[in-house]
Formats: sequence, C-alpha cells, structure tokens
Amino acid sequence: MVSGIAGDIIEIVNASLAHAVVAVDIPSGIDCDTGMALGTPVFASDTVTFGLPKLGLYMGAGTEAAGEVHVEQLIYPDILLEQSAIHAQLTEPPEFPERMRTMHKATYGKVAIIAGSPDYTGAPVFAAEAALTTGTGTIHLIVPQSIADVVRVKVDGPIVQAFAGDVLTVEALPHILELLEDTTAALIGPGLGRDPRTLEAVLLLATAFKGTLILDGDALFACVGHLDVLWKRDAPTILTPHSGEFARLVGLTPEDVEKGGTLSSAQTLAAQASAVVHLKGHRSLTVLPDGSLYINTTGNPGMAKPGMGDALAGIILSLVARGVAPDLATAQGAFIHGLAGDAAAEVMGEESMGTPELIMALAATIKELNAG
Ligand SMILES: NC(=O)C1=CN([C@@H]2O[C@H](COP(=O)(O)OP(=O)(O)OC[C@H]3O[C@@H](n4cnc5c(N)ncnc54)[C@H](OP(=O)(O)O)[C@@H]3O)[C@@H](O)[C@H]2O)[C@@H](O)CC1
Ligand SMILES: Nc1ncnc2c1ncn2[C@@H]1O[C@H](COP(=O)(O)OP(=O)(O)O)[C@@H](O)[C@H]1O
Repeated sequence: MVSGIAGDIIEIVNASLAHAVVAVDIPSGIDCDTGMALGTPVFASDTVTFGLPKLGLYMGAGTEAAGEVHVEQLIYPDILLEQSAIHAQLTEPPEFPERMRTMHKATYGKVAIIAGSPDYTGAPVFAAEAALTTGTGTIHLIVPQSIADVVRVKVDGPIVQAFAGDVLTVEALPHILELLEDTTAALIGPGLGRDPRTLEAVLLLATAFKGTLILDGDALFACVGHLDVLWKRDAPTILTPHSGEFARLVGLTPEDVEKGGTLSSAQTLAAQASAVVHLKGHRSLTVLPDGSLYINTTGNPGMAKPGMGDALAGIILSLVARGVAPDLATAQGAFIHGLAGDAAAEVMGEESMGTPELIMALAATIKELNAG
C-alpha cells in the first residue's frame, strides 16, 4: 500500500494541472504483475516502460492509471530476457499472403458457424460477415429453422443451413455433424441462447467435432461446471470469454478478480485444456497453454457495443481456416479487430460506431496491412 509521504505526493500529482504526467516503468501505486491498485495510484497520461511490457499496465486499475503505454528498448543481455519470468509480447498484424491466382473459394478452408436463436439473430450474422471480410470463401452458417429466413435476408455470402427446431438441441446433432464433415474449423456459441437443451447439445458437439473449435458466448456458458469436456478434446480449442464470462467459467469471485487472480486462472485453464484462452476487455490478453501471452493494444471504447465479440470470433475463425496456428490466429485476429475498430472510430466516432461499421472498416484495414 502506498501511504505516508509517497501517498501525499501521488495526491499532489493527480491534482496537478500538468498537460502530461509521465510514469517511468509503472505508475506508482500499481502492482506491476496484477494491475491492482495499492492505495490511490498515479494517473499518468503516458507510461514509458522498458524492455518487456509489464502485465500490470494492461490489467485491472493499471490500464486506467498507465494511460498510453510505450515499451522502449534498453540494451539487455539476451540471457536476461530469455530468463525473464514475463513471457508476454504485444500483438502484431497478421501477414496476408497474396491470394493465389488459381485459388478457388475453398482454398482458404471451409468454416462453419453454429449460432443464433430467436432472441439473437444478429450474432450469427456479425460472425459470418467478419469471417467473409477476413478472406474466407466458404461459410456454412448453421442456425435453427426458427430464424433461418431472417438470417437469409440479412446475409448473402454465407450458405445458411437450418436445423430443425426453435433452438439447438441434441436432435439436431446428426444433421450438424454431417455438415461439419469437411469443415476446417468451426465457431460455436454466438447468440445460441441458454435453453438447457442447447447447453447439453453444445457439450456433445464440442466432444464430437474433431477440427479446430472456437467456443464463444453461450457455448462458454454451457461449459460452466463441465470444463472436463475441454480436457477431453484432441483438436485445438480456442476460448474467447469476456471477463464476466471467464469469471463464471472458472468460478472466480469478484474478490478473486479484484486481487488480480484472472491471469493465473486463465493460465491454469489454458494449460489444463491445452487451449488458447483469449480474455476480452479494454486490453485483451491471449493466453497460451505454456502460460505465455500476447497483449493486444489496438481498439477503443467505441467497441463496447453489442456484437463486437461476435465479429472477433469470425475473424479468428477465418485466420484459423487459412492455416494460421490457433495462438497466432487469436492474437493477430484481436490485433486487426482492434485496428478496424480504430478505423471505424475515425469515420463514425466512438459514440456512434457499431459492429457493422467495424466490419466495413475491416476491409480497408486488411488492404492497408497488405500494402505494407
Ligand atoms: N445482436 C445479437 O444477436 C447479439 C447477441 N449477443 C449474444 O448474447 C449472448 C449473451 O452475451 P452477453 O455477453 O450479453 O451476456 P453475459 O454472458 O451475461 O455477459 C454480460 C454481463 O457480463 C458482465 N461483464 C463483465 N465483464 C464484462 C465484459 N468485459 N464485457 C461484457 N460484459 C461483461 C456484465 O455484467 P455486470 O458487470 O453489469 O454485472 C454484463 O451484464 C451471447 O450469446 C452473445 O453472443 C451479443 O453478442 C450481443 C449482440
Ligand atoms: N473499452 C474497450 N477498449 C477496447 N476494446 C474493447 C473495449 N470494450 C470492448 N472491447 C472489445 O470489443 C469486444 C467485445 O466483445 P464481447 O464483450 O464479447 O461483446 P458481444 O458479446 O456484444 O459480442 C472484445 O473484443 C473487446 O476486447
């Protein structure tokens, strides 16, 4: 805890009218490993840190206190960097190789999205549109019969496949598994709803599908109390919870979260499930099974809008399908998702931008990345 004269100095700095308050290494009053506030921290406009990004600058109270983070290089002996307990790096853009002249629409994989329910007809559309815009040519958008016509009106590119019923149930699984037979990667969960029959079906599907699987939204809800389903999967698994979903998934209390327990729980889950765990938030963290992580620094508060996570899941799906490894696909997907969000904010402003604008901006974002 900062107190006494140090606490008094922090109060004076925070009350000052200075244009810029620059913290060196980490704002005083922030735990560098967890981002927890140790009393009142300095609220900096910028933090300059050295060598490697400190996790406390991107988590908990640390994100607000650090302001804009600049990671500057000092010359460290390589051996020190290799031995560092911090195995974190900032995300970087994906490389989109030039599309082969001879390619066809399945060259970059065939993907499936199992999503939607009567209350949520937007989520499947956002995920599919984002995957299309990221370059995928063949998308099977698998939704309940009850919403198929609505979804067909909203999308043109994806092939909309309907399974019988109002919501996903076990009865639909044989049909869905048939559709998944030649699928490279699948996304399950956006807007599926939480009918108990749906939750049961999600668990069976996650066990039966042998390809790379991204679990998002209500598919994560289905795994609450059933994490063993994830241990049993042989194929790569990517989990994309926001912090509320993650706390529920692993049973963290608000006090655990307050004490900075989220990251270590994510590392434990990633290791136990051999999965990539992407913790969504202001600064998202992609945690790998070996405990190392990527910190994403793109994106803005205008992205705190419905459907942004669905679009992210679609982007990651598309990168996985074209052969990018699950960990990189997730970290790089988050990078371009945030970059597209920043581009959308330029045009529409943070207040008014929405998920359709992010998906529209994704096209120009990818084009710009390709141009180098
Ligand atoms: N148009 C459509 O079809 C759309 C359909 N969608 C679909 O809706 C389904 C339900 O998804 P969901 O995320 O709204 O519900 P849920 O899991 O209850 O979490 C919400 C609660 O969690 C908490 N919370 C804590 N941290 C948080 C954080 N970082 N980010 C966000 N929340 C955070 C927070 O609670 P609070 O902090 O207020 O106590 C909040 O109230 C799912 O299938 C999804 O795909 C959406 O994609 C939207 C567009
Ligand atoms: N303040 C913010 N700054 C940067 N990114 C944000 C912010 N708020 C939300 N996001 C991003 O937007 C997405 C929201 O996902 P999620 O909460 O699952 O939304 P939804 O369920 O509505 O699709 C995540 O990728 C998250 O990182």
